[in-house]
Amino acid sequence: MSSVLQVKHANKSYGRTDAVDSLSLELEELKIYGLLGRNGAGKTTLLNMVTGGVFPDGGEIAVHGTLLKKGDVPAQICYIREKNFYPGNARVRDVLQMAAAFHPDWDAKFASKLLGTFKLNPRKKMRQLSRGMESMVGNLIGLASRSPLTIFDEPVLGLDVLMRERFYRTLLEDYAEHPRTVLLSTHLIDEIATVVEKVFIMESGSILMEEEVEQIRERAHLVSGLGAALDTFVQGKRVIHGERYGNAGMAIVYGKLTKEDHKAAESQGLAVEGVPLQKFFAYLIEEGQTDE
Ligand SMILES: Nc1ncnc2c1ncn2[C@@H]1O[C@H](COP(=O)(O)OP(=O)(O)OP(=O)(O)O)[C@@H](O)[C@H]1O
Repeated sequence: MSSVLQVKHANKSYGRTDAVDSLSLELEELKIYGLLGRNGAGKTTLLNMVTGGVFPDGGEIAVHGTLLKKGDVPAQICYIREKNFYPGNARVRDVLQMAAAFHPDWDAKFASKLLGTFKLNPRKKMRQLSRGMESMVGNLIGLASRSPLTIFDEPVLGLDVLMRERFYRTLLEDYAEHPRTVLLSTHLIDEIATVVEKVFIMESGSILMEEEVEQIRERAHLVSGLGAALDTFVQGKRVIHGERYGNAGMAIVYGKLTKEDHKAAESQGLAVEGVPLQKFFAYLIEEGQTDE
């Protein structure tokens, strides 16, 4: 698989804040990725760097193998920002026309179809739109651009559940027919868990974990029972988080559990369950912070 985007030890500081701190990541062709992190983790700074809006203080960024130089705006990327800067007086159809001019693979027929799917009135002015409708205009542009790399920053902001589902479903349907690389940046892992293959979890400017969603599901366990039995069980295992209540407790353990592990847990009266992804994500970030 060839690489669409390669970031090597990129840095960006604002005063004393290291917004992005020696961060490396690679996106391959034809995959859907998630970029997860809490507010202030550095996601937007990273996305601004890879799309040419902010130049890194150090490190390298390559798009389709070509190193980004200062001032370069890679044409093969469609970046849908969390806050867009469309002129308020422009109508939806004008904004789509502008987007068509920017994106060489723009599909006008598909864009027209999506106006209906996303219930957008092309004659409406941008400033007359609700926050959710504004997000949908951005999402429509991201999809119709058919860009080799499409980046959505918080694409479902302000959308109701139905519209969120409609966006993700449309994305998956279109991806099946026109595979390309997509990066979804959000702080809600559950929302994208069924859509993305792999996630990058970001905290304090760095990548805390890079993992296939399926692997996380298989490897994240919540083990609970008596404290003494728990202590023995977790020895030599990666414990993401632990809590004690009297002589009982729980631990979030990350890693493959063998048949023997399961037998040992059962014999000690320990319960082993899966962990909801959003919870795992929160625990992992907490651990990342205490490690600093
Ligand atoms: N232009 C700037 N000037 C000063 N500090 C900045 C600037 N841009 C970002 N920062 C700081 O860098 C850090 C990372 O911010 P960034 O916006 O990249 O995070 P984020 O993960 O996108 O957060 P959110 O989810 O809230 O958008 C924060 O501490 C932020 O305050």
